[in-house]
Amino acid sequence: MDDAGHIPARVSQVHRDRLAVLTPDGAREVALPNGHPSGSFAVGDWVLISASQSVMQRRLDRRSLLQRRVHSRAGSRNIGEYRLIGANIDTLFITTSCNADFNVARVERYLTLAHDAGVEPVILLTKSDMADHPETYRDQAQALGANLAVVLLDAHAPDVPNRLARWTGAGKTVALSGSSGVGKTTITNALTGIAAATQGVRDDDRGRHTTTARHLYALPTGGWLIDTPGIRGLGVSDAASGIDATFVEITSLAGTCKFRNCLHEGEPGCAVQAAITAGQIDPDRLSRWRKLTEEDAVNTATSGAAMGKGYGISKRSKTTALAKQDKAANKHKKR
Ligand SMILES: Nc1nc2c(ncn2[C@@H]2O[C@H](COP(=O)(O)OP(=O)(O)OP(=O)(O)O)[C@@H](O)[C@H]2O)c(=O)[nH]1
Ligand SMILES: [Zn+2]
Repeated sequence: MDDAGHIPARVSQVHRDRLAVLTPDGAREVALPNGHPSGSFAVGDWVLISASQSVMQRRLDRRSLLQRRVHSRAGSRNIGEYRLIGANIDTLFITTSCNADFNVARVERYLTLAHDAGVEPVILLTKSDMADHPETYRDQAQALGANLAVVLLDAHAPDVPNRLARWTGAGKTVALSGSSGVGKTTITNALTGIAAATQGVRDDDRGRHTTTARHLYALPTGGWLIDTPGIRGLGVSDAASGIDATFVEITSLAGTCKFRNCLHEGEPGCAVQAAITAGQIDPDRLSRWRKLTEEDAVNTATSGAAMGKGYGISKRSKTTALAKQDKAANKHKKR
C-alpha cells in the first residue's frame, strides 16, 4: 500500500465507532473505514491516518500485545474471548499496595500475563507510608524473582517520577495495572503532571474517582503511559510460556526430574521435590504453579486455537507454521 502522505498516530482511546489518537499536531479523533471493527484495535496501537487526519488508514505491526481472556458461559459451553489491554508496551507496572490488597498469587498472574507478552514486569508497592513494615511487602515481592524490579512507593510523594524514570524515558511505553484503589490514578497524575480526574475518570456511587477506560497519555519525559481500569479475576489461558518464566526456579528444574512427565508430586528422582526438601524452593510456590498450570490447561483446551488469541501476533499460528515446515522438510529428506 502507498503510505505517502499518511501520518503516524498512536491510539489513545478506543471507542465503539472511532479512535482517539495522538499525533505530532495534537489529539484527534479518526473514523474507521468499513470492515475495521474497533474491537480489533488496542490502546497503544500505532496507525497511519490520512493527511486530512480524519480517517484511519491502516494499523502498523505490533511489537507486543497485552491481553487477557474473559470467560462467559453460553449454555454449557465456556466461551473465552480475548480483551486487548494494550499494544506496543515495554513495561507492565503491576501495582498493589502495602496492605490487604497485596496477594502474591494475584501478582503471579500479572507476572504471567507480562512474561507471556514479552513485556518486562515491575512491581509497584504503593502506600508504603501507611504500613508499619513496608519492607516485609517488598521482601515477599522480591521472592517472586531475584531479577524482578520491585519499587516501594508513596504515590503522593514528589519523587515518584524520578523513582520510575528508568521505565518512562523517551519512546518507552508503560502500562499501569492493578486492582481498584491501589493508586493508579495517583501515579498517573504524578507522571503526567495533569489531574486525570479530567480525562477517562468518573466518580463512582461513593463519590470516588474511578478509572473507567483504558487511556494512553503522552508523558513530559517523551514516554507513554497506558492506564487500565482495575482488572477483576485475571484468568490465564494459553500462557504456558508466561507461567514457565514466572516460576522459573521450578520450571528450570523440571527437565532434570527422572521422569519426563514428572508431576513433582512425590515421584522417585523428582528434582523439584528434592529442591523443596533442601529449602531451595518454597512449597507454596509449587502449589500456586500447579494451580495456574491446571487452570491454563483447562482454559486453553476450552478456548481452542481458533479463539484468536494474539490478534495481530499469533504465537500459536507461528508454532503451527514452523511445525508444518519441519514436517515438509522431513518428508523431503525421506524421499
Ligand atoms: N497514603 C497514601 N495514599 C495513597 C497512595 N496511593 C494512593 N493513595 C490513595 O488511595 C486512594 C485510591 O487511589 P487511586 O489513585 O484513586 O487508585 P486507583 O488505582 O486509580 O483506583 P481506580 O481508579 O478505582 O482503579 C486515593 O484516596 C489516594 O489518594 C499512597 O502511596 N499513599
Ligand atoms: Zn519432578
